[in-house]
Amino acid sequence: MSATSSALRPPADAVAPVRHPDAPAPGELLGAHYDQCFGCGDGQPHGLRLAARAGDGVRMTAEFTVQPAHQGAPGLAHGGVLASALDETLGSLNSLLRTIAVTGRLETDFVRPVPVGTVLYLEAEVTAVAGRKIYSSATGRIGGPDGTVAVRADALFIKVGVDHFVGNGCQEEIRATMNDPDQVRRARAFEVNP
Ligand SMILES: CCCCCCCCCCCCCC(=O)SCCNC(=O)CCNC(=O)[C@H](O)C(C)(C)COP(=O)(O)OP(=O)(O)OC[C@H]1O[C@@H](n2cnc3c(N)ncnc32)[C@H](O)[C@@H]1OP(=O)(O)O
Repeated sequence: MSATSSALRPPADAVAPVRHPDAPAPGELLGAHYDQCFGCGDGQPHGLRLAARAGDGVRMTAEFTVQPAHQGAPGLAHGGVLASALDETLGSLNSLLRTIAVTGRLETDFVRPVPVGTVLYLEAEVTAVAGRKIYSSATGRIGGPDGTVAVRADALFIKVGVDHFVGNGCQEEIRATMNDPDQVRRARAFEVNP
């Protein structure tokens, strides 16, 4: 059962999302936006290492394999880890809009338990945009696109500027990311839709 709260229902003046012309092509793997990101970075030994791939429209798919380090109950994924996977996948959608945004609200339904060793297959899409507010939804299935739905989420992301990270995060790391010679990763972390 799911009942999305009113905060996640787009207002009457919301518009359909528009894929940016320079968004990664459908089928393209995104790669990590930051090596130390718990969701997608390779530098986190117990991270999700979630691999997101651009879909068509303003959609994304992603996969991650549940590891022993992700357990809550013996042999089963921790709910917070599953919420992180949904959050990361939903966050990756913003690169299709070429916008930087952070999660303001995330509502999650845990529908089925997810055993260690499962490949969780996630699909996410932006459903509406209203000013700085980006509305999106995601589903996680066990094993693949036709698998049983295990988790789903609705979210509200809020567009922010680079100053959000410079003012609140680790300045040295942010400077290093901005100077990253890997242009694709640099763009993913900091590209802002003018
Ligand atoms: C170095 C590498 C960098 C990497 C960069 C890529 C990062 C990717 C990371 C990916 C990792 C994965 C992703 C992650 O994990 S992102 C990490 C988790 N999220 C955060 O840390 C965000 C923390 N929150 C904030 O910083 C502020 O609260 C934000 C910026 C979100 C808003 O504060 P701000 O002062 O700017 O704006 P505002 O308060 O005027 O609100 C504006 C509008 O929004 C509405 N609203 C706000 N909140 C909520 C809510 N909870 N429910 C419903 N509505 C809400 C609000 O009513 C208003 O509406 P309206 O009055 O206009 O109608």
